[in-house]
Amino acid sequence: MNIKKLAAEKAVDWVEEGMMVGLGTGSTAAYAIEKIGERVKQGLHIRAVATSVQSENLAREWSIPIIPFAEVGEIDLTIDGADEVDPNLNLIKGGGGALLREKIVAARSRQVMIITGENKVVQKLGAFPLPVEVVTFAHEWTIEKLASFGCKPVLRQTKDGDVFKTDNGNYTVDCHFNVIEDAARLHHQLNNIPGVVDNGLFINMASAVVVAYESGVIEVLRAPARRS
Ligand SMILES: O=C[C@H](O)[C@H](O)[C@H](O)COP(=O)(O)O
Repeated sequence: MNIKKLAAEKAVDWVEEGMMVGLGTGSTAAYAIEKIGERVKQGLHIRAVATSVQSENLAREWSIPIIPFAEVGEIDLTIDGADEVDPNLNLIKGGGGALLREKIVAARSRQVMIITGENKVVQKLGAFPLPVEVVTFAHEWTIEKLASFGCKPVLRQTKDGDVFKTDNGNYTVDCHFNVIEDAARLHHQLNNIPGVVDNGLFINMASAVVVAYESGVIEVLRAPARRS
């Protein structure tokens, strides 16, 4: 059972004619982009904004009209993946290196639909290393400050052993916490470190999470009415 594809294709049911759609990043979001692309080929008219160069390229392959963020206005619906989801629908994102653009697009969206398999739903966030985007200048010092919050920080590298750079030209530090007791507090603390651009905690941003199970069942978890 391809649970990523199952969740992604279900979420695309929420895409309607004329919408401005935010396109997430990662392997799960790619299934959603492809499904949206199929619907566009069948005559659906939407416009979209992408959260990464990778997703923008995929969307263009499917002839999905891509609008620069500056011209977007409000986004009706964003569909994106996640690395972990907790019972309050708080998230860890950024495993694919796109957390900053993803967070900006989510913040501009009326509805943020997260798509995931059951394996990413956890009681407490933190088993997945928390990605933190940092500026390259003085990153060694920023990494020391990150470590002072009780994690093991690892500067992300590419498969070839080069330092990984985000679409924004920054570095990513993967912070191994094992467990995060107070995600909202940690989010603010990390973002207060000079040199940190943003971190992968998405607090109160998801409107709903589509969870697909190996059994084929799909569950839609809804956030309390903080976004509508
Ligand atoms: O930066 C990447 C994103 O936050 C992804 O949505 C997240 O890492 C999940 O990726 P995937 O769907 O490939 O597991």
